[in-house]
Amino acid sequence: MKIIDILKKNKMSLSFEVFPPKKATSFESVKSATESIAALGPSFMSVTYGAGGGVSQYTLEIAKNLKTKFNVSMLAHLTCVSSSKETVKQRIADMKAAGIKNVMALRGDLTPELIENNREKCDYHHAIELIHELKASDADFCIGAACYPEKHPESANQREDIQHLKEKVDAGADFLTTQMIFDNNLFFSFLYKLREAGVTCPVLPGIMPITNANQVERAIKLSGSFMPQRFKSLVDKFGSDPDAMKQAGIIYASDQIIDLYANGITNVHVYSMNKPDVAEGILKNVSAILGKNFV
Ligand SMILES: NC(=O)C1=CN([C@@H]2O[C@H](COP(=O)(O)OP(=O)(O)OC[C@H]3O[C@@H](n4cnc5c(N)ncnc54)[C@H](O)[C@@H]3O)[C@@H](O)[C@H]2O)C=CC1
Ligand SMILES: Nc1nc(=O)c2c([nH]1)NC[C@@H]1CN(c3ccc(C(=O)N[C@@H](CCC(=O)O)C(=O)O)cc3)CN21
Repeated sequence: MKIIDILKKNKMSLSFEVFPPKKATSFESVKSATESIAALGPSFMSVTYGAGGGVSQYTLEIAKNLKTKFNVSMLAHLTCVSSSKETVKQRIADMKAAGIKNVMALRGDLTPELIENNREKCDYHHAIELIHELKASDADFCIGAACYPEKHPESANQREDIQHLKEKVDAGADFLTTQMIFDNNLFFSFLYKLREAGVTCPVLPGIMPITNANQVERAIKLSGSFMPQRFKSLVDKFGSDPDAMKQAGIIYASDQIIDLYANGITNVHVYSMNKPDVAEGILKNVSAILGKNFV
């Protein structure tokens, strides 16, 4: 099913993100973890294209497997900044052949090599070019794109960032997912600015459950997201006790999700990564809230 049709159902959705194995040796464990998440019955699942920069040959395999076994709608990520036009076109053809209906069109993180080298020669510079490529294919994909409530770290200011975002939506992005946020108020004011700028498509807040202290540094490096004192206190107090930190992280994320639903947001995306127990804990915490309205 197309994700845009799920989002427009006037029901509540909760979706989970997983990442493909980095090495062939971990394929089976990732497959099994992602299957356990799919078995929970989320509204849809996304599979990154080598989270944090690298490319992955396993994204499609994981997406295909979950779609076939659990009939869950799948969103496959695709990045373009480190690829040639030829590679991207091949990946698009592969996705079409695999029956993938939903693609998250991303520029991709800049690796140190990409930052150092002159990117003039690269085939792609921004996600919008990938959106054009997807639109030019004959596959009729539902297209997602990324957005940044605290502005993208490379943007000079939020106004410019939102302008580029509007261009992505005008080029064909059907919905947007935000960078991880730990303070919902940042999302609400961002959404207001998007609507003011004429961006009318669904915008899914991205919630990252932090369930161990090591994730904090990694999350800040990837996103630069603001971490409220209330959140930092949890990590300070419970970071060295794995069970306590996991419980605190699941509850903090659940609390954010409940606050979003309570304030009229109907679709929430969770960066659960490959942690079935975390996804399950969150779903349990909001089960009655989703109730019959869960799509
Ligand atoms: N859901 C997810 O998986 C998310 C992934 N990311 C990651 O963040 C990274 C950035 O990707 P995207 O947001 O897709 O990149 P993007 O190309 O849309 O934007 C990247 C930067 O370039 C600027 N920009 C965009 N179009 C421009 C143009 N035409 N001219 C000048 N500047 C322009 C933007 O304002 C922003 O500062 C990726 O690595 C992505 O994987 C970030 C958030 C969520
Ligand atoms: N800049 C950026 N790049 C991304 O790929 C990205 C975002 N932001 N924001 C939204 C989601 C969140 N993503 C994430 C979040 C955390 C890890 C991370 O902590 N990765 C660890 C491994 C985690 C594990 O094995 O459990 C790593 O070391 O790569 C990776 C991608 C992917 N997405």
